[in-house]
Amino acid sequence: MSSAPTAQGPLVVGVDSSTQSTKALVVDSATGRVVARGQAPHHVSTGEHRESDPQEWWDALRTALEQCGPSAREAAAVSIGGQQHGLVTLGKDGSPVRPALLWNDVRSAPQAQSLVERLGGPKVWADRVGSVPGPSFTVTKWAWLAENEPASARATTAVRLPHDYLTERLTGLGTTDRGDVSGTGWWASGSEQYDESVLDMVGLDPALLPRVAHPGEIVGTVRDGDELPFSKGTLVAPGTGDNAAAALGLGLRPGSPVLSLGTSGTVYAVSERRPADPTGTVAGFADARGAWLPLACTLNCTQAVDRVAALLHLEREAVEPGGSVTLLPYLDGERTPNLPHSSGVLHGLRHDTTPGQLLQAAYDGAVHSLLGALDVVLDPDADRSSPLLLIGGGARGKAWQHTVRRLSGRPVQVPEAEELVALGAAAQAAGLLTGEDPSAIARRWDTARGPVLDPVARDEAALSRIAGVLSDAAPLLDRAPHGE
Ligand SMILES: Nc1ncnc2c1ncn2[C@@H]1O[C@H](COP(=O)(O)OP(=O)(O)O)[C@@H](O)[C@H]1O
Ligand SMILES: O=C(CO)[C@@H](O)[C@H](O)COP(=O)(O)O
Repeated sequence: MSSAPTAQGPLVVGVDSSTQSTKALVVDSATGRVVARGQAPHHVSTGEHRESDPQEWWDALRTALEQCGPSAREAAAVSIGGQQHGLVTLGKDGSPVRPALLWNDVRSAPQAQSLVERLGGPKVWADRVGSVPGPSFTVTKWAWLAENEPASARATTAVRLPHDYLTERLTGLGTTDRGDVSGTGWWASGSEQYDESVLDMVGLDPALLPRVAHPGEIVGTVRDGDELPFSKGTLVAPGTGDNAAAALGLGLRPGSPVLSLGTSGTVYAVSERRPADPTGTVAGFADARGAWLPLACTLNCTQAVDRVAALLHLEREAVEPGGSVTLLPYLDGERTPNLPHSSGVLHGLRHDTTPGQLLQAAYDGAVHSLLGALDVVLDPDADRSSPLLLIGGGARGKAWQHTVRRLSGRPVQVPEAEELVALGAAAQAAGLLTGEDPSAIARRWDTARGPVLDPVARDEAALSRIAGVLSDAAPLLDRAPHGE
């Protein structure tokens, strides 16, 4: 527990409700100083499916705020950033009808394929919705639910994203924001409205969806009740998806690339142009301000590499250079490249391959996918030599840092601030008090400050070896392992 030393401005709270845990920061809105912090874990189901109980996110939020001590109750405003895409289905009494289907649950791959065809193909989706939906997108999860658990779909009276669910529990009002709703697949980025024909196609009544708040809007105040972790009357900001929140938290300017290493791996940049990639590699998300956030995401990042280290009984930093082994670490199926049924593939094992080389190959495989996607995420005129901003839990790891430098050939900047999603949410909350753009607030707070690691020569041999295995293994990667 910690209590707040004297702050120079009103306190605000920023929350990151991500896949593995909820983190809460109490921040001095004048300076960006983190006055108190808390963190509590969530359970994600293992095996074939990825589900979590939304009630556990709420409990984790309360625990994280309790860890912050009394300062959280002094906060003048709060904002929630949350993992994207998850399908939260609420019944008449406001509680979940079933556990939430998370962004990394690939069960809806057949529904994704069929929805893409039914609307007229990938280009129609990209032009209209901004993204070609894969199994991560909420619309495909709803289609899966309607087909496979019709009773749950019928019992659903409200559909929410994870951050909407938590925001609504604070205010009592169903709201979302343009950043997070752009990951549903039922919000048309061209018109910035819910797409009635997509909703009609999946049999979802628009009345079940939350109102899309404007950037900078006060969506409500914390309602009365002993159960609530803030004081009554605290202002509540729209919140947003975790990647859009991190973009706010970095005070990101257009063209500056971010590589985030968390449960998911993501690469993105802010852009003034609305993205529309018919290949589906780039999701055409909106950001939380009024611009765009082209982004590519992998399902296998820090957890996949940590799993390989555990299998080898190695510490995660125990990598060794050399050798010719390639590991495509697609333990959970993969989204980038779009191979939802795939599993991990190992090639090039020799008698003299060391465990440390195998571990390095897992890092290489994970980073290769992200860097390949970064090329298409960036606008064609973007500066390809500016520093990559490295964030997320993995950014602390030396092996991750070195792998990104070696395979990108770019300088890498590692912000000292660890919780950029929660800081972005805090900046959004602070914006409610001052009327400023949250990104400008984050720049004033200097949140991106951190060492810039010099570039090293790009390891072209490793990149082409991985690309070769990826292409040669195509038939294997297109299907689940035999026996599954
Ligand atoms: N010092 C570290 N070095 C490398 N990886 C780390 C380190 N600390 C945490 N991680 C990784 O960060 C991951 C959590 O990242 P985080 O961004 O907090 O995830 P999420 O937001 O998806 O819940 C863990 O899976 C762990 O593997
Ligand atoms: O699906 C995406 C982005 O499209 C993921 O980035 C999720 O938003 C989960 O984020 P983390 O928990 O890994 O931060």
